[in-house]
Amino acid sequence: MAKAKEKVLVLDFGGQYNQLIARRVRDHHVYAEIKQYTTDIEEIKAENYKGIIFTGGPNSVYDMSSPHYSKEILELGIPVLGICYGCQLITWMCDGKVESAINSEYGKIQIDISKSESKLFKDVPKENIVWMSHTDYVSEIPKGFEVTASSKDCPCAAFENVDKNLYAVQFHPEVTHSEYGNVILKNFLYEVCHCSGDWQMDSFIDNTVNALREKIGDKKVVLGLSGGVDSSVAAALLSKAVGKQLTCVFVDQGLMRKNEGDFVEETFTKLFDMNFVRVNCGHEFISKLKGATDPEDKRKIIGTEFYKVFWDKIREEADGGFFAQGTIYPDCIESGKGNADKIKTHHNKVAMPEDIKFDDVVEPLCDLFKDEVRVVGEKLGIPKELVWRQPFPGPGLGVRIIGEITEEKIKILQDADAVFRDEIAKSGIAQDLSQFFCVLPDVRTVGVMGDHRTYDHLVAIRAVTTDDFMTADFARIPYDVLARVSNRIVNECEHINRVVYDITSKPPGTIEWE
Ligand SMILES: Nc1ncnc2c1ncn2[C@@H]1O[C@H](COP(=O)(O)OP(=O)(O)OP(=O)(O)O)[C@@H](O)[C@H]1O
Ligand SMILES: O=c1[nH]c(=O)c2[nH+]cn([C@@H]3O[C@H](COP(=O)(O)O)[C@@H](O)[C@H]3O)c2[nH]1
Ligand SMILES: NC(=O)CC[C@H](N)C(=O)O
Ligand SMILES: [Mg+2]
Repeated sequence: MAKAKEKVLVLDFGGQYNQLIARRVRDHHVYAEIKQYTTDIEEIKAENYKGIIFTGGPNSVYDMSSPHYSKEILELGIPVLGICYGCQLITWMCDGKVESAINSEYGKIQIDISKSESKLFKDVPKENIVWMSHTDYVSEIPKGFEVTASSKDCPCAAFENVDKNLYAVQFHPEVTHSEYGNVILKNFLYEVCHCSGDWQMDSFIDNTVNALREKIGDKKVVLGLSGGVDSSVAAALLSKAVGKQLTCVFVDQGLMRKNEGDFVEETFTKLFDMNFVRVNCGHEFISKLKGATDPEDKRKIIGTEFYKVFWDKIREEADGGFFAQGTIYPDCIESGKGNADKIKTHHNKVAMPEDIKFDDVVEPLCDLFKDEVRVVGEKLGIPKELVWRQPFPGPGLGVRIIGEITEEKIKILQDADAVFRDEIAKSGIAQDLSQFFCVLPDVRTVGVMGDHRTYDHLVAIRAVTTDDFMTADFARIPYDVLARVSNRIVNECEHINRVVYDITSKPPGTIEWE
């Protein structure tokens, strides 16, 4: 990445979207770096930041044990933008009032801008939709501040103290579901902080390939390759860097979608000139999962088994060399990084078993978001069908079968999911959906088929739209497509007599059910 003269600090109070804030700032050609709220004020003073952004966070500012910061930071003359928890924190630091609200606001909310001449709201319509995720709210703004926007349940959705260059928004401008979020961030950077935009994304590919070459040297490297977007892009980068020193290991853990294993094997042996190994270990995974029902337990078992397979392969193929994964930024943050709450442990972030010690794990995509990874993939010349595949989680159907996993349930879910995917492909709306799949909740319901009573499984269908998978909305699939999916699933798939559609956004839901 090119060196920038001006930069903005994202001060991390444990929010889920901190890297996303930094990334959105980078999109506006201003370099952003993230530091923990425990960073010393002297370190901040020394850096000459053009602006500071306080992130969201899971805590309540009025709890004394919550992350706070010295009020001095607001007096440095550097513009500050507080987002969500950060907005509440500015209030708390300046003696305003923050309380727990009766009505939480989650998801899309309309705000009304009361001060259209606010620098933050340049080119933003008076009424617009933002994304909220909070229970606490600012009931009284601090002295010297002025309310600039409100929503139905949030009287102080935005406020500012122009003289002191302090700005606060209860909503999240960094997520794409805030319609004018990008404009608001841009306004903060250019209208308030007076940035000039001197940061350009340098050639990520060249820098990464060089860094990989240097790190790996003449050793060998084993990459976990799932056939998904991230590991395919990681494979292409690694192959460019170290060629045949790379071996790609595809683990068929028995929890794949219907025919997925064969698709991956065929694609990677025919399309690419890489060392490719397929390990079929479905029975081992399923027997280890026997009796496990808790989502985190299941994730940990699957993650641990993955490590064991890779460890064996490292010893066989790479003899003490490197282990690589296609981990991207959201995998880290949702597994509980820094001060952020753990939402779910992604399989590739499970603690390694004690007897397994990879020297060093190579994760060339760990700072990127999915849409950035796709751009890199396209630049590397990976075929569009691979680059634009929907993501598929490492634990596979294991996190889509609620409760205990059995071979029978896997088969039921694979069949229903195959029908759903087929209908979506036929209806021509696949490119409008970011991810879509079936879930098998541990629920049976009564039905009537051919005048007989049935008591069988319920299948849920889930389809979302999102750019970054950190937030998502449920997809508005046309009713006639839903009708065909439902009809075909109950008719063609054994042991399913009911289909429901999940209409939850993220937050408050997550995309997967476990
Ligand atoms: N079945 C698998 N075999 C080998 N490695 C895997 C498998 N599933 C996941 N991994 C490893 O775990 C990493 C994270 O999985 P994840 O599903 O997030 O990424 P992906 O499969 O590469 O891409 P996508 O998100 O598009 O599915 C992968 O990049 C890969 O290194
Ligand atoms: O490789 C993975 N290992 C995992 O353990 C995992 N859990 C969730 N996901 C995928 O991450 C995205 C966000 O999912 P959630 O909203 O359910 O957290 C979605 O795209 C999910 O499919 C995973 N991917
Ligand atoms: N997303 C956030 O920053 C939430 C802040 C605070 N915990 C609330 O619920 O209001
Ligand atoms: Mg995957």
